[in-house]
Amino acid sequence: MLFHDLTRPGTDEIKVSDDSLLEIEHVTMRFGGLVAIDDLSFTARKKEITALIGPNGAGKTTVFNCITGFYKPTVGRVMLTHPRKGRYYLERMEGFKIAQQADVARTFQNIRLFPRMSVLENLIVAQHNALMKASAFSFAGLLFMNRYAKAEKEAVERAKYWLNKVGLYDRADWDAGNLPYGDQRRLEICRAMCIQPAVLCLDEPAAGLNPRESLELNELLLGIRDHEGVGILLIEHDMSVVMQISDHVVVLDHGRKISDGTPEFVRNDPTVIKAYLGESEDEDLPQTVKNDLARNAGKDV
Ligand SMILES: Nc1ncnc2c1ncn2[C@@H]1O[C@H](COP(=O)(O)OP(=O)(O)OP(=O)(O)O)[C@@H](O)[C@H]1O
Repeated sequence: MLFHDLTRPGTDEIKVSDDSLLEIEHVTMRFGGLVAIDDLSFTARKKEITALIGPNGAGKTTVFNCITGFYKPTVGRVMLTHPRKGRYYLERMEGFKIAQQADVARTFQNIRLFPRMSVLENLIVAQHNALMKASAFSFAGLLFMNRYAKAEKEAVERAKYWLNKVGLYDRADWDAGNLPYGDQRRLEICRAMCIQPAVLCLDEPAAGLNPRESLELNELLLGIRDHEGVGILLIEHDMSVVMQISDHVVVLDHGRKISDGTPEFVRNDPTVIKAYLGESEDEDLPQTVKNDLARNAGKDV
């Protein structure tokens, strides 16, 4: 496969496997004296769900912020091999271009819908880049006036497609803020999918969901992987989600990678168990407490 650097010409060609989607290479992020990420490297592959897990403060959101342009890594490289467009060096791009040109989509820990806009409007607004390009506010749009009508029709069709997928079609005209919490979470994922992303980065999508909503989330994410062919990078504390749907799990602790492999490998890795349970996998803890802790770490007991 041929790659070209779309952000800076003349960069040396680097060997990357064909199925690589995101390559995090020796990334370090410092905030003054605090090292939030410490020499982190891992690969997220195309058409896979990669989960980034770790105890609170491990550096997971900081990794997302480095990928999506909210932070520039102090050291290291973040490469995206876009399935349709070629390679991007994200750490060199202006933040807004990472979404606009490299098609990196993201959701946040807290819901960030426009609550007073309708469900459908939230999905149309997400597609404003494509609509602006086709509008009379762009040169190309002026030359081809019918382009806007076509782009608008496509945006509405795409929105309807996703609303149908998650069973929100009949509530398209509701204010987004009036949807139940679990539906709002899924609407956020639909909104991210409406930009036809190269990679979908989800920060704790299962937070606050009940078990039924978690199952629906699992189905939605597996569908995005299997039917849309979009790679997902997922931060998640809910191990029932992580262990059931991930192809690949990367574990962070204090900014360092401590494990990397299949869910099966990671859940049995003693280093991971120690990071979650602490040094003393205590003899003196009651068995029920040990079981609860192990279950939270995604380990069968
Ligand atoms: N902008 C910032 N300035 C200073 N320190 C920061 C900043 N952002 C993150 N940190 C610190 O970096 C460390 C990692 O934080 P981060 O939010 O990435 O962890 P996390 O694994 O996502 O945690 P959680 O699971 O609780 O969301 C923490 O010590 C945090 O306080």
